[in-house]
Amino acid sequence: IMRQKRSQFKTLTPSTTTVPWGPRRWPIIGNLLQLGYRPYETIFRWSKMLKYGPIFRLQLGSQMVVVLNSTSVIREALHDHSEAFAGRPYLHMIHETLHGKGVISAPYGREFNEHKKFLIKSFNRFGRRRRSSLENGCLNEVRLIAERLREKQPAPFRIGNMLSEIACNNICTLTFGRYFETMNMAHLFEKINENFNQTATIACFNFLPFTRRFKKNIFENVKDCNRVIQKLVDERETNFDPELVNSIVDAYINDMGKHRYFSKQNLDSLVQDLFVAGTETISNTLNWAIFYIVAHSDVQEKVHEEIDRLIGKDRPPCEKDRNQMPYIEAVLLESLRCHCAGPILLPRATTHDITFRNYFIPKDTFILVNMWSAMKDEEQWSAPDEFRPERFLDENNSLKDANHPAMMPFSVGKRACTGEQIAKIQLFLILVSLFQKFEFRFVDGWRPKNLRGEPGITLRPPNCQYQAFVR
Ligand code: HEM
Repeated sequence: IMRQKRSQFKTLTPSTTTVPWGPRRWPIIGNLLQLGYRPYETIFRWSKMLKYGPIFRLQLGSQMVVVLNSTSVIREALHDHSEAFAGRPYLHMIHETLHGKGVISAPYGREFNEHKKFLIKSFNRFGRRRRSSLENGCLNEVRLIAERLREKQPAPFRIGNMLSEIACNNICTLTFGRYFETMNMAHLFEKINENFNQTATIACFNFLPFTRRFKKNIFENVKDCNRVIQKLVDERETNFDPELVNSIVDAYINDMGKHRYFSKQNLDSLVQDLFVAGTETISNTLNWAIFYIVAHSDVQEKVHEEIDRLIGKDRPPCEKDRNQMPYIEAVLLESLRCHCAGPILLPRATTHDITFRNYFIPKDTFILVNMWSAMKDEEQWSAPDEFRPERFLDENNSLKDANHPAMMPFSVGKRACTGEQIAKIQLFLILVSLFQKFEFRFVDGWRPKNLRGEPGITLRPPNCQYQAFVR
């Protein structure tokens, strides 16, 4: 089976590209160990060295990869040569979970395009209309969490699980039209999301097959999630009513006969895609945003001021408010810039031979895009390591630079994030609802030592405790 999967996603023999090598590689492991806990920072540092520059080759176990750094290189590749860099290579972790079907893991081509178009259409239909199921569901979710916080206040709490719960239930609503009180979906997907954090993209077990035996539990978790998803999709199929199409799964089943590549296998992977792409990204971005806001009391004051001025303390926020609230937008943009959910993107592959910046890169080359290098680029941002929402505001406090060329947290080109718009709606509604009702503080005056987060597997902020005070 593995050989079959691999032949679908060919890998390249190192000698065929002219891209120069990066640092010296070790036998068997190649450069894997040199990448350390923060591979995006290590690769970025290498890219700043004259002897390597922004494009170089690394050896990760048996896999040769080309890494792309810097705003202009990344834009040129992903935007100007969008199609050439729109493939996905074989990556063990991703294919064990998503099977090369649906959208995220699918090779670039007609089958992929048909599904990506379907997703965009469905997000517009179920996620972006006024009073959409997403907006209602999201507000309801935050209301429940706010009630819990109010009852407990001022007892210390950790926010990560709450945010995961909200994000997961939002995806459930979008995907199945409802969420499942009796099933702790957030907990289930928390386990699977651990595989999809950015370091896992370049984790040893992807490139050194003999290390997989030590990671058996990861693949057991993946199988558990696959089983739950399949069961829910099957139930939906059995109870399908063409008069009541109120979710992405319903819409897919309804369109099944109309599209060439629609199939049960694609549907299962597509649903898995939504949970993988749309839960951890949202909860993690919010986790960072809340952490940064609480760490900067002046920012929290301005957030409160804008909410009070435009919405007041009682009316629930709605999507329309976004245009009127540049400070909140700036806080969210700055959180995404400081800690983008995917500093090293899901791997790409070239779909045909290309000469890029005078280097020959053949079809099926494994490409790693280091988005961190654009977000932290000193040539693009002043004091890039500091959290400064003001950089996205002009002298009249209107939003500026939301489309700054180095600002690509959702990536660009043919493989850019499908959920960007619904993600922004959720981030806005959840953040505003929480800060409308509460002032948050670190427990007992605790202060973070730095704002880089914990080194480790995930790119999460410190798992610190907060207290919430009703406003
Ligand atoms: C803060 C939230 C989010 C961020 C920062 C984010 C970012 C990203 C990034 C960087 C990629 C990789 C694109 C590439 O390979 O170039 C991606 C892909 C994707 N995202 Fe998101 N995402 C977010 C939320 C969501 C949500 C809520 C959904 C939908 C439920 C979603 C659906 C997808 C899908 C389907 C892909 C695969 C696109 C493809 O392969 O063509 N994302 N996202």
